[in-house]
Amino acid sequence: MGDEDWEAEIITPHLSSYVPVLEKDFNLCETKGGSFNRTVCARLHMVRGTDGLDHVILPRGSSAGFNFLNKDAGESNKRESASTMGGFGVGKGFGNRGFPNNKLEEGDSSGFWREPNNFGEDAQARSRGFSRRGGFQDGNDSEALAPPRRGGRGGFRGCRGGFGLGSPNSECEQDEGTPRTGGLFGSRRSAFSGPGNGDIYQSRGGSGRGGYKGLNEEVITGSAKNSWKSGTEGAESDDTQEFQGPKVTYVPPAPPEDEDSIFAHYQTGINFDKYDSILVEVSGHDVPPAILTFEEANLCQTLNNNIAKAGYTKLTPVQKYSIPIILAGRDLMACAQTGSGKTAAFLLPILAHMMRDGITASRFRELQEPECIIVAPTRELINQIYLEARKFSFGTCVRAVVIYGGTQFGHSVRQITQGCNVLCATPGRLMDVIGKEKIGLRQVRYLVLDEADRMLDMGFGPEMKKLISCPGMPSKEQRQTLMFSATFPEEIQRMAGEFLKLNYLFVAVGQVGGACTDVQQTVLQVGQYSKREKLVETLRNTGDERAMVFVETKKKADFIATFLCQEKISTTSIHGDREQREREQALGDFRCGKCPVLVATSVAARGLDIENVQHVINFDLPSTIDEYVHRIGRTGRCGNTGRAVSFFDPESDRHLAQPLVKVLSDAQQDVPAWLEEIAFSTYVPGFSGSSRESVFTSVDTRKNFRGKSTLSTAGFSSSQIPNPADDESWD
Ligand SMILES: Nc1ncnc2c1ncn2[C@@H]1O[C@H](COP(=O)(O)OP(=O)(O)OP(=O)(O)O)[C@@H](O)[C@H]1O
Repeated sequence: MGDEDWEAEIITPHLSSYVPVLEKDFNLCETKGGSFNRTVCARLHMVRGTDGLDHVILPRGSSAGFNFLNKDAGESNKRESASTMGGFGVGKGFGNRGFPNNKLEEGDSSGFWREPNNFGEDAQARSRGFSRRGGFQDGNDSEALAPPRRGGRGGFRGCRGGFGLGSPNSECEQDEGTPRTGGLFGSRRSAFSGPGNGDIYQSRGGSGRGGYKGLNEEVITGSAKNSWKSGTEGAESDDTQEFQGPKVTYVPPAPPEDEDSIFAHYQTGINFDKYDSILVEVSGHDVPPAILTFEEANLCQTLNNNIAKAGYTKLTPVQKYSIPIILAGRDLMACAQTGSGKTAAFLLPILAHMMRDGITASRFRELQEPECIIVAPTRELINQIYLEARKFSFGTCVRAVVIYGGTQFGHSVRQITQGCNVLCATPGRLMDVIGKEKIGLRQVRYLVLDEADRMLDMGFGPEMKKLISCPGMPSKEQRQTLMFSATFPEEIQRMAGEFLKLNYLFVAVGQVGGACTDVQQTVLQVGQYSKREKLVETLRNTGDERAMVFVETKKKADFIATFLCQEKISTTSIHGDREQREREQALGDFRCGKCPVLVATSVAARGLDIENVQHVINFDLPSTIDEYVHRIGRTGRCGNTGRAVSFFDPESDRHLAQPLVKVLSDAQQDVPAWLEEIAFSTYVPGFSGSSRESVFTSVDTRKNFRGKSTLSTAGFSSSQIPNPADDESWD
């Protein structure tokens, strides 16, 4: 495979659905030279991937309109290419099959559950042939039953609107990883425009995407004027009808109800016991003593049964410290390495409290008032948290509910109205249901921000601030606020003070922001044009073992996944431009091993807990070291070992050299000499190369702020910082 292969562009394969032959002439809308209306005739070559789907290869020299990775394309071409992506003029017509309902959706397999997926004939039959887009794998052709959401990707697709932070050309080029700039062709919404009717396809109508969208996925749909109200009262209603997208109809399948599926889990790994030797720091006042066993937590019998059925026999360090802290009613910011059990660390004590307080089963009501709200940045992650909540609350009267974007709003409402004690939600959908007065906040006793640094950064932070100032939301003194992540940049810690009581405790397990030591990290110097070759070589070596391949943009995810299919490597992809159904299907195919390779953007970087992911490959390194830590944390979980290989392109990744050297050495990994040299040559004192001030905060920032360093780091010891009551200046 040589450089020349770059010139054979792989078209987003949705078109394959409509081209039953392997070679066919098409009229292409050519964008070269900035014109949208010239057409040229080009010969498209169809290839059949290992997924059984056909993919379109555009021969060399063909329309630049498809050259989304064309290294020669000029900026204007790039923009136009993106905006006309898939620009065969197929538009809506190809996107829909116009079935009146979406009944078939109900039975679709989902990517969330651990039980083996049912890829029966029927499902396969549906998944072949008419996948609307994105199509290396995708399934589920009930997609085609849904109304179009993008005005058809084949048609004119405008750029994204949003929060004007990107570079002038970024919006059409960049995907996750960069806040959106204003849309070139008229965004559907302005920044923080109204969350609107959750049924409306959020910002993804034919004219592109508006609203602020953060690094990962959930579209922020905050309302204008800082209103917490959504729907018709928000700026959403200001959208002109022509830009109103069709309704989102996807109804995710219900997870299996049988006990075996609910408690399905994977084995802890050989290094699980090594967790005991990790140093833990707890800072703050009156720290409750850590517990060493589940018994010491004094949980109720049902919870203990559920813990046993989940296969938990021993606490992880973050659980040893966090459980008693939460049981004592304290606010908490906890930072522990990826895959070390943070989810149970907050769920178990919350559920224990609820049981202790004699929570009553919530009944059908139009307005539900949950006692606990858990938010997380991505749909797949929040669903995973929900499944954990459902597992641990099994046999109790606590009802957990999950709601997230990309699904039918009515479905979310139906889930809620049946009763809701623990609400697991992505921020956009949460604000929608609050705005629609389906959720009241008066009873909230626990507010959990998982991936808290992400939830408080500039992507989601404003939304979270709105949440805590919503009418009815108990003040921080009246609720318990809990924040968990594997990374906690300093500035985010400071911001978190607004959410937490003054005397919150800070738990740091190991090095804050450090990589999981069970992941063997390798960094290879690979130039941009050699990456594909290296990827294939790497994946040939990994064989059938599961691998996640991270790339920086959504388009590249499509491109690389299609390319791998051509190489006969069974691959699927997940990214924010895929419909929710497709995302879930992709995750399901990956989980069950049907597609052992998942190409992903940062949407899959955080939190996802997938069994047997042995490899993470950073085809593109992320822009920040924190993101790197989260990405490689998809492997080496819960005491299991894993491997991460990163392609370091000296042209574009120099800024990461310094923090990467630190992450590698802190995790006792080999640091290549060439990387050290680059790090040295780019060394800037006090500059980490990431978006934050220093590579690691390593401590509770309250201490830094005071200019005192009082933490001790020794096993079970906890340390003290001056009582906030004595000196409130830090908050
Ligand atoms: N005490 C325990 N015993 C056995 N397995 C556990 C225990 N605690 C958690 N696990 C399992 O370990 C896996 C990782 O847990 P979890 O997803 O909560 O990690 P995390 O710390 O939140 O990771 P991330 O930072 O990536 O979000 C899950 O499969 C979970 O069920």
